Amino acid sequence: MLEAVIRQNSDNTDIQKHALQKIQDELRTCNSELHATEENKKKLLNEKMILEERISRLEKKKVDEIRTLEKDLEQERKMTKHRISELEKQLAEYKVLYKEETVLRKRNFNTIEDMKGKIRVYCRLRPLTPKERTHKENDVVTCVDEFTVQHVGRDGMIKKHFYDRVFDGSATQKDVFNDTRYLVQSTIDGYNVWIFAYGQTVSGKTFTIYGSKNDPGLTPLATSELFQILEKDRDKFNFSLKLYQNNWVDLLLPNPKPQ
Ligand SMILES: Nc1ncnc2c1ncn2[C@@H]1O[C@H](COP(=O)(O)OP(=O)(O)OP(=O)(O)O)[C@@H](O)[C@H]1O
Repeated sequence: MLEAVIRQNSDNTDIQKHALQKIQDELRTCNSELHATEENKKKLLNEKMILEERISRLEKKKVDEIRTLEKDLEQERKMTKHRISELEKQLAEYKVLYKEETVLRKRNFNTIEDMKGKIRVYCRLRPLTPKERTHKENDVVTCVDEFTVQHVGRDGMIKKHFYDRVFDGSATQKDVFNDTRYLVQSTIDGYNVWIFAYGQTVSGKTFTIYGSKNDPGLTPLATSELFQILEKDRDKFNFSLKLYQNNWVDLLLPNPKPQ
């Protein structure tokens, strides 16, 4: 009986020894895992420190770069401001010079116009109309040069006529207008200018003075020039017009009436 108890105790001790061995093994494994984890943690902490240092270095660099950029921009802004004020000064000087030059140009132009004479006679030869060409008609008046036309008289002799300017059949509406366009400026400067066309029927008076929608003549071209000049000098001029039943009404007059 005692022997059995002793055997039994010895068996239990073996089992406990075995269990203890197992627990010790597990503890060793846990210890080595803990060690590895701690090593890893140290490594990660080290990396974190390196990254934080890098971030702080980059942030410092960024702040330095922003400061440099701000400095450069401020300098640039100062330089641009200085340049603008210089250019504004220059512009003001040019404006004064331009004004003086414009007055001089106008005065010279009006003097030249006066020298040319108060009355100027231009001659415009129109080309044959399609109907005249169909009837095989001929030009009886020919253009000799910019100032002369000629035709054969009843006595068979060539007769020449002289003008301030002659436009032949190839002259466009713009060519004719270009020679008179500066008179528009004269009207604005206070000179009275009157242009009229004289000639036999179907000689081209209406064509020259009014023209057509696609080929405007002196009146529409001069009107457009007039408004362009007024627009250019709009700080000097003010007008308000209305067209009432084919008559202009100057709305700036005290009692506006159709004219
Ligand atoms: N320089 C030109 N180039 C081309 N065609 C022209 C020119 N001048 C006039 N004509 C044409 O000749 C024709 C007669 O012109 P317009 O009607 O202007 O003559 P007019 O002198 O006004 O005549 P009327 O005195 O009978 O009114 C029109 O068909 C017009 O288009």
